Amino acid sequence: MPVNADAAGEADTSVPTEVDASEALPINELFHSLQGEGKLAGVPSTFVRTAGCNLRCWFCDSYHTSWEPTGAWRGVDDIVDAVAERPGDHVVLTGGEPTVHEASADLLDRLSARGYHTTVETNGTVFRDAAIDLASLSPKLASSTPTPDRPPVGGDADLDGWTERHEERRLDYDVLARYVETYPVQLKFVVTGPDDMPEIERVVDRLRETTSTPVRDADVLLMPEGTTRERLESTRRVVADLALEHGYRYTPRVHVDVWNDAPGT
Ligand SMILES: C[S@@+](CC[C@H](N)C(=O)[O-])C[C@H]1O[C@@H](n2cnc3c(N)ncnc32)[C@H](O)[C@@H]1O
Ligand SMILES: Nc1nc2[nH]cc(C(=O)O)c2c(=O)[nH]1
Ligand code: SF4
Ligand SMILES: [Mg+2]
Repeated sequence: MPVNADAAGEADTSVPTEVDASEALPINELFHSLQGEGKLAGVPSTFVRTAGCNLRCWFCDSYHTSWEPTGAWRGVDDIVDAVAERPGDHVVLTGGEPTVHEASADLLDRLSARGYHTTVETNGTVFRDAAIDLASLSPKLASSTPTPDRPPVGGDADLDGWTERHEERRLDYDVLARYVETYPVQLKFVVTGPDDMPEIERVVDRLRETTSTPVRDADVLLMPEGTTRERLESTRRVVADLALEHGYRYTPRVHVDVWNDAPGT
């Protein structure tokens, strides 16, 4: 079922009349894999991927949750049951942008009550109060903004005003600060090359000025841009060297290294 996220990316214009959006989520896919990114890379985890996003990165590796959102509405109970059918005790709620959906908070609370460790993968532009064990913030840099020269990979969607909308929305320091103050966090920047570093330093500095809660260099992770092994082949060495030079962490994309761009990994 297509999920026609509206301009706010809240995916509410297409909520079918029989669906209560406070108790259901549009699910693009649900699968078990190894966490591929960040501080918990390598941990077996069940991924719940919602459809709909309030941003449009040109490089989005989940095109069918952002540029052309597609998913089936499932009740929170049903999603919890589906997670329980998979092994392990770690759950990753991702998207799309899971925080645009009100019911994401309920899902996280229910999973946590069942003893799961919860990670939320978020662009950090919408705050949610929920049982989150790791807020995996991925603030979006200028190099993520789609333009006529940088159209979306993975499909032929029109820019349709998203250059401006993405640019306006991509950084909200008050929201980022609230996440830092409320949950254990990691800041996971997608790095396309050395030109991204000045902006990363500015974002980290300004976040540190916005909150008195420490943001340690060890909480800042540089992740190479790339949805295929071939692309990572050319980005990972550059990004690893940048992490060493700046004293930040490097995170691989384990799932891409292992399974390339196979679906459900
Ligand atoms: C698809 S996003 C969904 C969560 C949320 N919307 C966000 O952007 O953080 C999941 C993760 O993949 C990262 N990502 C998306 N496309 C990527 C690419 N081409 N290369 C590297 N990382 C990418 C995002 O930055 C984010 O950390
Ligand atoms: N294996 C694996 N690890 C991931 N970590 C974050 C992911 C995401 O898409 O949010 C992701 C993903 O799509 N696959
Ligand atoms: S914010 Fe996340 S889901 Fe949205 S377009 Fe960017 S990478 Fe894709
Ligand atoms: Mg992914």
